Amino acid sequence: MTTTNNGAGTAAVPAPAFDPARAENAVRELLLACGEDPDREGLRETPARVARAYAELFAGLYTEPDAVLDKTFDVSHEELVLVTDIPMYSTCEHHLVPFHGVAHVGYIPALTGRVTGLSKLARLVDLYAKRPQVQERLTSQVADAVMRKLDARGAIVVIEAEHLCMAMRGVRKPGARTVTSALRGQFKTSASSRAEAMQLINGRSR
Ligand SMILES: Nc1nc2c(ncn2[C@@H]2O[C@H](COP(=O)(O)OP(=O)(O)OP(=O)(O)O)[C@@H](O)[C@H]2O)c(=O)[nH]1
Ligand SMILES: [Zn+2]
Repeated sequence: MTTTNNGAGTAAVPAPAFDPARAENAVRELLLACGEDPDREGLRETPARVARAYAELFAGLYTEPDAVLDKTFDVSHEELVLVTDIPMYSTCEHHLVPFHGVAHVGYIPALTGRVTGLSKLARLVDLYAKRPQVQERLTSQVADAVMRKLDARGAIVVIEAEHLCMAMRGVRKPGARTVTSALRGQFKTSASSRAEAMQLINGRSR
């Protein structure tokens, strides 16, 4: 069965490939709709540039983000592993403008001793962020992938972001920060595990 991934699914099924010609046409149409002249010198290459940019910004649609967790190490660590302040850039699916901030990703490894490389947690955030997104879904998808792929005993993901759709247009509240969290396994059931992670996240030096 062929399924496209519109970002809502948790099973990471790649979407059909990016269509640059279609994207270029759409950008040209948008410029025309705005009353611009897409053939003037400054804009002549813009549709192709924007198409390339979107292929990159939505790269997470054409790959399977969870695959970055395929490689694990046989390291025994029974307690929390937490990577904080992972820079995060994503695209709001309502307005197609950026939201950006930081992600904190923690997990409690399986007792069988499978841990992932630290950079892979940042890659996971990156790939799920590179889709048309809402912050809540992004947060959940990262937590679910960590649980699923690492057989983790718990996962915690906190994302703090500013949405440019709230800053540069609409309600115009620059500086407003949205914080979302996803707690799975032990972080949901154990107040002390949750408190330990939240203390490390909230108390970090900035
Ligand atoms: N829950 C959630 N809402 C988001 C996110 N990104 C943007 N939004 C909101 O999506 C909503 C879309 O609201 P609509 O009323 O359909 O669109 P709009 O008229 O452009 O809304 P305004 O932004 O209030 O001008 C807005 O309230 C945005 O702030 C997100 O990641 N999560
Ligand atoms: Zn928005």
